[in-house]
Amino acid sequence: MSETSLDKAKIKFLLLEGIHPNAVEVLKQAGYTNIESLPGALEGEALMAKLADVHFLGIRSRTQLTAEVFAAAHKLVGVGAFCIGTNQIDLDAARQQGVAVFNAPYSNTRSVAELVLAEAIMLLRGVPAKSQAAHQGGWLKSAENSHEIRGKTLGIVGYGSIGAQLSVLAEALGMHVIFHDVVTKLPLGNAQQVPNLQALLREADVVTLHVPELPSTQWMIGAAELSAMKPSGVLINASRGTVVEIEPLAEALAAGKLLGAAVDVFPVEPKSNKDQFQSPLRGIPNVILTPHIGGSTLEAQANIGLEVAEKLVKYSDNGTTTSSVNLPEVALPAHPGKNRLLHIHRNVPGVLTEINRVLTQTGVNITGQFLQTRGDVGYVVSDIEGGDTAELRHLLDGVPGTIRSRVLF
Ligand SMILES: NC(=O)c1ccc[n+]([C@@H]2O[C@H](COP(=O)([O-])OP(=O)(O)OC[C@H]3O[C@@H](n4cnc5c(N)ncnc54)[C@H](O)[C@@H]3O)[C@@H](O)[C@H]2O)c1
Ligand SMILES: O=C(O)CC[C@@H](O)C(=O)O
Repeated sequence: MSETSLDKAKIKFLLLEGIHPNAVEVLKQAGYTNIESLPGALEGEALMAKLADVHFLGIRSRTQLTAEVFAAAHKLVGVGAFCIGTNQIDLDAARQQGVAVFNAPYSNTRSVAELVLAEAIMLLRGVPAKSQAAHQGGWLKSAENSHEIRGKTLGIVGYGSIGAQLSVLAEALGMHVIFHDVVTKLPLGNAQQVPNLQALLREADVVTLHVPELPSTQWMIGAAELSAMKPSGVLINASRGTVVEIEPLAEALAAGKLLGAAVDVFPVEPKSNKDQFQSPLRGIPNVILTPHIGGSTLEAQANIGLEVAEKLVKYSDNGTTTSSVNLPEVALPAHPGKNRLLHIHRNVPGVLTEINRVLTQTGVNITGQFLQTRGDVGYVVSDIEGGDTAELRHLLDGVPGTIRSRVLF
């Protein structure tokens, strides 16, 4: 698939799931005007039909971008996940089709960490049940099962961006922090890495999960793990809904084997705010249920809108893939007055030689070139002068292993 950079007015951006207006501002300031922004997610046939003329797509966590969706999206060049998680995207299928995917790996970490800390305090004070009773005219004034978080042990599972930031905030409130991670991590402050999940579950008063959705994290908290926790302990999950088995959690809470839980993410989440939320956790006292809003603060969404839109603009304008989550990372300084050739191909021997043979054959002078590979895909950016662009495009289509190429400027 080969194409020359289009007039910016013809490059179509589709933003789904209520992405912050900052994104539209960034795109407009960069000269893009063909932008459609929708409040909800799309799925199945509706999504594929809508993508027919879309070059850049923005989504959050609801829109499922499967291999089938990518196969149908012939014009798609780039995807922006306006969030941290990219588990809703088949990254491999995107790479095989030469579609670059970007996300915002840090912009909402603080929002999640703040919510988790607030929930830990609320749960250890039994606030959800007391508040609910007061709303119904009750008055549960009691210190029973109510504790300060000062001096308590916070067990963080997954000591990445969110886990590490939470660790610092929790210590400032006087908590003792332990964590479990599959990677050996430099502990911040006085936090301590424990040898395994079981040790963390045994010791922690508050267990909070901050792992990505992976085959290895699927259902990592089930009946056995819950029974390893202290009966006075609480569980918080603001990571992904596939990390905790909900039925055993509901049973443990209902049977008083755990003091409480806060859950922000669920194995099945409503597709929109109009859909009904179903969960066995509904109605259980001392359980905080939130609609996947860990990262949903105006501050975080505003920052994410800027960050991801800027990444899409850089990729569209000059082919920069810095911090892409699925393509080789390439950033070549702008070469004013030159054409730029972007070539994504199978990572097999001889492709670069063949591209350069084509360039030489068309009388092109290469003024800058950078190749990077990632797994089975390679990406080379070449700044060129001279030659006929239309002929070049035609010849590049014939280079064995070509996935997609574009000529910019
Ligand atoms: N609720 C929300 O709105 C919300 C907002 C932001 C992020 N998230 C979720 O939180 C997750 C964590 O975000 P992050 O930015 O801290 O991610 P991150 O990639 O920075 O950190 C994840 C950590 O988990 C560790 N890990 C991976 N597998 C593990 C395992 N089996 N056991 C223990 N540790 C393991 C990794 O080594 C890493 O240190 C995201 O992937 C996303 O799914 C949710
Ligand atoms: O905004 C969203 O839909 C997802 C938020 C969060 O889960 C993330 O991955 O950043």
